[in-house]
Amino acid sequence: MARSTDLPPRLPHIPAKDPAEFEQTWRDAPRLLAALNGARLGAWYWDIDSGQVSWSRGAQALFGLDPERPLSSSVEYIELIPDEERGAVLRQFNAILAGNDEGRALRHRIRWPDGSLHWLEISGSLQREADGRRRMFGVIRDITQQQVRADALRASEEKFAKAFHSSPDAITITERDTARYIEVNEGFTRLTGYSSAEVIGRTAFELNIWAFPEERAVMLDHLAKNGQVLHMEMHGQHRNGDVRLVEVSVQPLDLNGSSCLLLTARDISELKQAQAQVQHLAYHDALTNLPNRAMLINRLTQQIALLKRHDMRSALLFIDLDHFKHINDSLGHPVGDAVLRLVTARLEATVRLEDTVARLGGDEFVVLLCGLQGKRSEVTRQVRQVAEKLRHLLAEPMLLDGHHLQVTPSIGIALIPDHGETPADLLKRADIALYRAKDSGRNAIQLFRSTMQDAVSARLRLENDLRLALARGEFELHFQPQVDARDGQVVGAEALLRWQHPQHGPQSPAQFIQVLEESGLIIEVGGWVLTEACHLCARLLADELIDAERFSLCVNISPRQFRQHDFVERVAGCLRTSQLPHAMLKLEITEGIVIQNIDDTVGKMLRLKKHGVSFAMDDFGTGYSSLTYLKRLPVDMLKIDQSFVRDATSDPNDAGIIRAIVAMARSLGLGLIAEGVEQQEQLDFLQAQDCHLYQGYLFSKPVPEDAFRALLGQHRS
Ligand SMILES: Nc1nc2c(ncn2[C@@H]2O[C@H](COP(=O)(O)O[C@H]3[C@@H](O)[C@H](n4cnc5c(=O)[nH]c(N)nc54)O[C@@H]3COP(=O)(O)O)[C@@H](O)[C@H]2O)c(=O)[nH]1
Repeated sequence: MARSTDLPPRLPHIPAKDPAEFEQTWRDAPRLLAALNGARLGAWYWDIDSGQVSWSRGAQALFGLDPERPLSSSVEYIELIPDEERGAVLRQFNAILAGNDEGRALRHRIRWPDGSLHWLEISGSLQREADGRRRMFGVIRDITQQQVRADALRASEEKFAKAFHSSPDAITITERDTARYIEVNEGFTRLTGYSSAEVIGRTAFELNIWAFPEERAVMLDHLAKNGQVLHMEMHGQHRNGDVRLVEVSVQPLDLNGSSCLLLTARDISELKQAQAQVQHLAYHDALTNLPNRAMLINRLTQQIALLKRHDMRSALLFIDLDHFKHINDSLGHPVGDAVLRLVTARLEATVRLEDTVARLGGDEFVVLLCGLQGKRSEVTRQVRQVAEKLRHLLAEPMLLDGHHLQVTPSIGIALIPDHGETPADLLKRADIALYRAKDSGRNAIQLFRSTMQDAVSARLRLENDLRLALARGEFELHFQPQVDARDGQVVGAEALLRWQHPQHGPQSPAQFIQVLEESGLIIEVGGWVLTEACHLCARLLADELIDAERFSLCVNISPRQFRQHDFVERVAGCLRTSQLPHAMLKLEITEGIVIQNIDDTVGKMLRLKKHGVSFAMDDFGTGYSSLTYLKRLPVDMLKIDQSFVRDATSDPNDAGIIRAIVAMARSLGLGLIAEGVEQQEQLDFLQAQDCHLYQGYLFSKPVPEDAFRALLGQHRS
């Protein structure tokens, strides 16, 4: 509560009359007083010269006081006013007394005894009596409710103004009838380039705010029908002519009795662009910008439905680049990417606009040829013709980043609807045909045939059986001796994997090892071979059947096995657990391993050589046999492939190749062994070339452990 000392001297402590006395003062107008009380209005009276004040019972009620216990003085009344307003109220009273503010109603709050605040409006009129005395009569009313409503309205107007001006969107208020702008915000200025001063009083039409006026007509029509417009896409135009896509919402608005429109426009050009980009990325390959698998499947689905209605055919060409991985591995991914882009350009240039060229990933492309008419034989001829054209074009030499390259494709074809009625079936069958094209030597074209499906199913069964074989202990190792022809001593053995199928009997290693390699199972099975071979060799050594100084255990290592990141550690682990002297282990690797990543290959070989392991280059002469990489490789021995040995005595070419390999090994200081030696004449020829180590049926076929032990026993005695 304020202390009375805070009060200005113009309102001294003047005792109030009690309400009964007050009623007396109003004795001439009892009805009026009753009416005022009934209307919940208080009345007051102030004899300015005597300072006497009094309030009616109704006024007492408005102060929240008991009518029977009136305020005792003007000071008590003033103290009902909250501290922060009191000064202003007193100044107004003083102004009235000074005659400056006569007749003006005074508004302030008072605090009731329960602490609640109430707005009062105090009005009155100054009367001068004939004797010169000044008196004021007036009424008091509670205006709390109006005031709360006014406050709420003001707050809401403030909020609206704040939202209007600070919104990042363009907001305008226009007269509904004339379409003239009444108010625009800064968002509007940003979007259109027009300032508020330039547009107020003018119309969107005059300023060409809408790039397509017909869109505005549609928007107004929608507004008339639905009473509002929500999120309508329209094209707004900047004063410099730039067109932006905006999302428009319109609400009718009553402004001081005049009918207006409140329009909000949000610039969604960038959002739309981003959405379009996301959509594009979902359906296109990032490297080539070609449709991806999802888009291809959409188009295939449409195409299948279309073909059902019209008597036409389409064709799916599944294209895979032969040995593309070698380009990536040897020349790096940027060159690989450039090849894929060039292939894309060549494919797109060959097919018609209505056809689809898609990339499924890696080096796999698909061409969907549409609208092929005629009998099946005629369509097949047309498709083969296109495939042949593609094959030729893709095989054209490329000059990329200083590299002369040639990439040949293998192509598998499925006819639609002949070879399937769903995208999945068609893709699978074109893939089966592609697989066959690759199998037949690559750079080839194959049309799907139902018999191919049988081959694929058989292969799947084989893969399944191989998965079970290891767990069921169906694998076995055979050993083929390696001999020094000069003294007939067994100087080593090659461990060779054998598989006895529970139903179909012995299986061809050449076939099932390829399936192990392709399916990745070779990692597990190859690990088993290495472990078994090392343990067996250690046992032979313990049984003194072999001599650690003069015996090598040769184990074939497949490319996939060699590429394992922890291959070196696995080999070292095997040697440790078997306790085989490290120098007895010789790993046979092929050129396929080297070509994939020569740096990694050399790195791993050097680490293994540090463990004492040696290397033989298997099938030498059948691959690249490049002197350049051979010089870099830490191999110890070359193994002349059996295909040269077979006809060495009858074919001068093979004989010439063997001579060249012998010369190469000698100049590089490498050991040499020939495989597949079946006849004495072949061995004589090899020995004449100074190649004395050999392996082949002439000495022994690969044999199981027991037979190998017996063979070693015979040759030791
Ligand atoms: N990664 C692994 N590859 C392995 C493993 N075991 C075998 N293989 C490879 O499978 C291919 C076929 O092997 P296989 O049928 O065992 O044939 C070998 C010999 O039996 C055969 N050979 C040996 N001497 C003669 C002969 O005088 N005549 C004749 N017609 N064939 C003969 O040669 C094959 C040995 O070849 P190589 O390995 O190149 O020295 C074959 O590529 C095996 O490498 C394995 O565990 N892991």
